[in-house]
Amino acid sequence: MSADQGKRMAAEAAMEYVEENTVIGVGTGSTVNLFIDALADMKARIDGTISSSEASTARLRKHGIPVLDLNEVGTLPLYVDGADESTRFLQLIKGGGGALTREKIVAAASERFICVADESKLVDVLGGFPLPVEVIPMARSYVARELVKLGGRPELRSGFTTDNGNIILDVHGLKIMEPIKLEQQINNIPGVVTNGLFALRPADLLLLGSADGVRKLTAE
Ligand SMILES: O=C(CO)[C@H](O)[C@H](O)COP(=O)(O)O
Repeated sequence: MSADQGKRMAAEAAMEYVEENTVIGVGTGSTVNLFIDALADMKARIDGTISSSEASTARLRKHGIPVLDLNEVGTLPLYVDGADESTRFLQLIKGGGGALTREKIVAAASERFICVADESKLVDVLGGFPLPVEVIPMARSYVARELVKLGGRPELRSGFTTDNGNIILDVHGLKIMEPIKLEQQINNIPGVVTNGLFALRPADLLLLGSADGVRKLTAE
């Protein structure tokens, strides 16, 4: 079974959790794109969406799905997003698409975070995927030096600017044994907007598309 098939299975399985007459938080990436396409079928029965990126906003609007302002709605019942890596504790690395900051905001503002992914994303230890860190441009060199002190090898994501006008440093070579601690340490570096560890606010449910069907994991 291909990764794309696994992504589609997970994305479509998430539709089971979408309730009528609610506002849905929508993440970013190729798996979420499949969720958006499925969501289009019930666009008349939801109150709208909160988008985590300009790319998702464009796809939602192309389908005629309303995109609302987070400041105009209260707590969201549901947020659906992908991940680059997940542990069995549902702590994640996200931000491969560079949308980590808005994704973290929408996840924080949601009661339930369902992560959709193919089974290749499940790992024992986070860090095989380079950890994205969104940084204010003038702080690039300083933040990079601080990330080296934490044991990583930061690389500038070349030619990329986030939706917030910032840069991304992808941090290679980390073996993340204490995700909550590292998430806090990196976020405490002046100039860091946020990093792609979702450990303080992990997912609540992981839907993994696999050859055996959709596996449902909750934090152990
Ligand atoms: O965090 C993300 C974007 O910032 C994505 O959720 C993550 O990169 C997974 O993407 P895909 O579904 O394409 O594998």
